[in-house]
Amino acid sequence: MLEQDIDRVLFTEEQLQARVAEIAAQIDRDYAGKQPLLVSVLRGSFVFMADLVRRITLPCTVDFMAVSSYGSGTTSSGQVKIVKDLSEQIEGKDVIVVEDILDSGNTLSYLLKLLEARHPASIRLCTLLDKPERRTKPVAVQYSGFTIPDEFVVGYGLDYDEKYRNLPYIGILKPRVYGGE
Ligand SMILES: O=P(O)(O)OC[C@H]1O[C@H](OP(=O)(O)OP(=O)(O)O)[C@H](O)[C@@H]1O
Ligand code: HPA
Ligand SMILES: [Mg+2]
Repeated sequence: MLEQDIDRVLFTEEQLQARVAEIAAQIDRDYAGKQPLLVSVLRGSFVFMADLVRRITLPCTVDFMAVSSYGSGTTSSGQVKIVKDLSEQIEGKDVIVVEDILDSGNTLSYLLKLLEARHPASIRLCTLLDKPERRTKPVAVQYSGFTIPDEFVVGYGLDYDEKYRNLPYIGILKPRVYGGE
């Protein structure tokens, strides 16, 4: 059972849904009269993205990009691999990059630079979780769900070694699972 590997629940399903609704309402207000393109950074953000778009009432479009930098560990390898690029051009569009977590900043500093070079009309970052204590690369974030302590979290899309993404809540993984104390 996945549950046995969880030390404690950080955010319940209800807390996540309530915060997602608040972020969607903020996006609705900020992009009134526009049609934002939401870019989900796979794989981690798929659950957040699916909940977020269903709470946004503006017309919006979606696209997906897959990147990977963690492999099977709990720290970033520093190498960001583009596994799948966007399907559409973003030039002149109002882009919102949707992420599950901003940790070292490696993935997003790389990705935002790459997307900015394609000349969108605007680009903003929406991350469900922010772990600022671990930041090594500065990243500006406009929409952030929760600030979390320096613990490895899983669930609601977030994995450890590709597992736990299907937990409906976000929990702290027991360190023994990844060979910690
Ligand atoms: O700020 P950073 O230290 O770069 O960490 C954040 C990134 O790491 C995770 O992705 P991962 O590489 O594990 O791929 P995944 O989404 O497929 O799990 C997460 O989904 C973010 O994209
Ligand atoms: O705490 C985390 N959990 C899962 N994936 C991650 N990628 C960066 N930080 C994390
Ligand atoms: Mg991962």
